[in-house]
Amino acid sequence: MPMRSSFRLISPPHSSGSSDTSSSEDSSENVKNVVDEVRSLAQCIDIFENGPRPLSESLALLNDEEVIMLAQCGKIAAYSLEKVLGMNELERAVRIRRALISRASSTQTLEASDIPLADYDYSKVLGACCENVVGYIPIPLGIAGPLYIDGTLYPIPMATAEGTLVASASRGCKALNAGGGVTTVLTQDAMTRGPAIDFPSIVDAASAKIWIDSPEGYLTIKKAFESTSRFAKLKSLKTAMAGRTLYVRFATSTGDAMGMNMISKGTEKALEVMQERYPGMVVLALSGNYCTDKKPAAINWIEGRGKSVVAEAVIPGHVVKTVLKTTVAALVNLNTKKNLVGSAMAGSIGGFNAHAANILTAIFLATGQDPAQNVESSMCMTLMEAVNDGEDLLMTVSMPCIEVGTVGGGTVLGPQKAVLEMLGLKGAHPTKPGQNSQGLARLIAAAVMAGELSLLGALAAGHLIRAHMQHNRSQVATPAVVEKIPVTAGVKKGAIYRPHLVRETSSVGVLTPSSSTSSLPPYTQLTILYFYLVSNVKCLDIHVPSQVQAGTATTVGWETEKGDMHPDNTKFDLRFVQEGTDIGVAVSNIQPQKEMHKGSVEVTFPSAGTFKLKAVAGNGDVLGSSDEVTVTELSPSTTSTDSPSPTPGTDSPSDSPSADIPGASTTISSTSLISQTPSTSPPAQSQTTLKSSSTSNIPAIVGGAIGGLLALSLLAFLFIFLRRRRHTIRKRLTFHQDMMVQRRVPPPPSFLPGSGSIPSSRRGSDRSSSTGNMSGNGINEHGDQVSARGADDEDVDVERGFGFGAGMGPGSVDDEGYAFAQGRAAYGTGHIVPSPRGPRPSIKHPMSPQSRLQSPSLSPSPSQQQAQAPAQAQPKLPLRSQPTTPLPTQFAPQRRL
Ligand SMILES: CC(C)(COP(=O)([O-])OP(=O)([O-])OC[C@H]1O[C@@H](n2cnc3c(N)ncnc32)[C@H](O)[C@@H]1OP(=O)([O-])[O-])[C@@H](O)C(=O)NCCC(=O)NCCSC(=O)C[C@@](C)(O)CC(=O)[O-]
Ligand SMILES: NC(=O)C1=CN([C@@H]2O[C@H](COP(=O)(O)OP(=O)(O)OC[C@H]3O[C@@H](n4cnc5c(N)ncnc54)[C@H](OP(=O)(O)O)[C@@H]3O)[C@@H](O)[C@H]2O)C=CC1
Repeated sequence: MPMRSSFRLISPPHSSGSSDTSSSEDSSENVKNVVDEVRSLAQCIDIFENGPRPLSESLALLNDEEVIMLAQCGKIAAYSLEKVLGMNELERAVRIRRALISRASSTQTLEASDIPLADYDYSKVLGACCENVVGYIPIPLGIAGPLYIDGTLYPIPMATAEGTLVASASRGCKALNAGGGVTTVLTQDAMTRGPAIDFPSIVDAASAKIWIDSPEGYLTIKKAFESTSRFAKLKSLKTAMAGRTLYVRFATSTGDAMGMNMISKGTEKALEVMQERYPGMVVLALSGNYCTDKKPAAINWIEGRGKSVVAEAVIPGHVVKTVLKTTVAALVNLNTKKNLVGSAMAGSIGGFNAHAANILTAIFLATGQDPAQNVESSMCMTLMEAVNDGEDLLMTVSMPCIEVGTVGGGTVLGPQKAVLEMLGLKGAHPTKPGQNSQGLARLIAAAVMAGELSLLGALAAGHLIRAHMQHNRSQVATPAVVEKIPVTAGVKKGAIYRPHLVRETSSVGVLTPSSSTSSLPPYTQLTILYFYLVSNVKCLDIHVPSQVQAGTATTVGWETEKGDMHPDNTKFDLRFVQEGTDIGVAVSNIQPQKEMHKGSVEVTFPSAGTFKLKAVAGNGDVLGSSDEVTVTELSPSTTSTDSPSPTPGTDSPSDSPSADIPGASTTISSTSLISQTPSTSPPAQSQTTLKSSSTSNIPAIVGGAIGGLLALSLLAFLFIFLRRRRHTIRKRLTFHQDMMVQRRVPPPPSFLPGSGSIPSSRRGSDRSSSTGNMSGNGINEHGDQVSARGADDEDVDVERGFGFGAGMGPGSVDDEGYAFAQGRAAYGTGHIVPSPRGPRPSIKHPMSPQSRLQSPSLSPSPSQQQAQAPAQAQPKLPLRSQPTTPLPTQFAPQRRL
């Protein structure tokens, strides 16, 4: 009996392209009969196994749900659906596989998801680009540019999901075009593969190495290698031994293919031939990582892999200003500090650029390249120099490993092929194999240059984030993950929700050690704890009369202890605390007026018992609390009215405090400060916090004590330190004088205090002999302190001589420098004196580029001037750089890619 399907039935197969044979027409008829039904598994198996042959015809008799059923019970492997359904049913295979995978997954969302499935040429994918296909991922394709590359204008295709990238590259193109575009040279074209081969011994390995390195060995291997392809040409072999393992790096041109399959095929053949000569060798792996494919490696950076391209352009200074919103000098400086020094500091290999990978990967995706090869392909060094008297910018990018092809791999896919077609680089070059893929490599290098230029411009101008907020995040803000409030056992819907308890947990100040400082080192935590305790010292006193009756309005006084409270703390609530638990609002929103440090409010205690009143600010800080007060039962004469109950803090307007405690305060607004901000923290946690906060004066006392102790220790430490230091300095001065310093100029007998003043025009560099006219006190030639030492100890330096301390008068830097220079002149000028403390860098004041230029002391040295002279004499560089010497044809800049 056919069973009804609860699934949406998918139309039977035989979409376009199905065969016209009579058997398929019959099948079509059969399928029509079952279109709305899902037959039993037994029936389906029967059709599948005993039905018409071949399998594809049998399966054509089953609808999708039935095929799914067969696959689910293991009759068909999900990955082989294309094979069993036939080449005419590729989309059906993808659809069925998608359902299978979806239903087996925990989320079960794939089947009906947004991942597109229809309208795709799966025939190009099968056996070439992907397995177990369930659809395809569209990536937005943008076009940057166009850009003049070697004299031809190219659109730059970029598939990316990073907003700003295309805009950035476009801006770079605009700037580059203004200078005449980009010139490229291709310096090498060689894909590599490096197998690992074990030999019985290092002697055998060495023997094989010698053979491979010999002309005979090379030619034998080359012949074998090149027998496998019409296009792969072996260029070189590089060998290296690690113990008895030999690594051989095959480098080969690969025509218009990126070439990894090609070179692997050739390498395998070459190793077969080698094996005949060295029967003891064992090929461990065709790839021994000496290639190196899809991993960062210095060998690629140094030797190159795939296409090695260098690109150059000159950008006029005014274009740098108008298009890039920065200056040539700023770009050159940033490029050095970021792309060269910064990357060196980071220990980079080939990462001497800003974002070559961004541009390269986007073009890789758009043109069907192997995206994983962006690792080494993105290696790039960006260089910038100011030319034409600093007016214009000369820029180069050097990319030694661009691994691209225009045949094979993902270039066979329709959309990617169309992009290559747009560039005029599709497929195999008709006459010069390799010229298309090389053209693509040149285009990538030039586009990378555009990206580099624009990003560096944006960074130099401080525009990066602005740009990304505009182009990269202009959609609605990404929703934050909504935290679910855990349901605590025993807390039921409608039960009293006490946000004030929760608030206690969440509102603890930012310096709370437990919440925000846990990752800090212990000493920092201690310091923070101290300040936390001190800053939370009770700042509000609450006075409650000793005789209090429940249900009766009692006047409670409050008074600030520290004068003005912090503005955030000025408004506060009074809350009831019983046995350490906050049980609700007594009076809310007490707002001291300006200059008002005390006041009183009416509080009605809800019941007999022991209470405290606690003052809590709007931000949750506990400002102070009263002493414990014992509330007695209301005398019978006054118990006629219901005694009020404390207000549990709540969001609900109906639960407002004043509603619950009428008369608690006549002048205060009714909404509790604390209840205004509910928190998501579980109520259970708040109890502990509350307990600790209710004893807020204890931390204050502890804090005060710790603080006092710390301060005392600090003073003692300072005192000992200063004494020791003074002692050491005296010793060191003596040591220098006696042992190390040769005197050039006889020292003055002593520095006399107060004998004159330092002329402000004298600079530290002036090391002439005069030492007499210093004001202030000093140290005599023996290092003895003549009077009070002037300069602070930090500035005492042996090498600076012994007349220090004199420049104290106005405290200016110049004066101090002058004074030190005097000392040098007197005792040791011209001698390098090793300090027992080790070298001490002199303190230089940073100068702006402008002031450097203006400063006569920073003018170029004669040798520098000499070095600069020819550069200045150079004629202006043309905006579009031209090679000055004819290049070998292989390297020649391309006019047309
Ligand atoms: C975004 C810009 C271009 C604005 O820059 P701007 O100067 O404000 O733009 P503008 O409006 O003056 O236009 C200048 C030109 O830019 C182009 N342009 C301008 N807008 C568009 C657009 N919507 N679509 C296409 N092209 C656009 C266009 O060519 C235009 O000229 P026009 O055609 O008007 O004569 C600039 O701020 C910029 O380039 N910022 C840099 C952004 C960038 O490069 N991001 C890369 C990703 S960052 C990253 O991932 C890597 C990183 C940063 O971590 C690496 C590192 O460590 O350095
Ligand atoms: N095998 C591996 O280790 C690795 C493979 N890959 C993958 O390899 C694939 C790319 O391999 P690749 O070798 O580039 O491409 P293919 O495997 O597609 O090989 C290129 C084919 O195109 C033919 N061809 C026709 N015209 C030309 C021409 N003008 N220039 C070059 N070849 C031409 C070649 O002929 P002929 O047969 O005469 O050579 C060859 O058959 C990608 O999918 C990539 O992801 C990536 C990394 C590693």
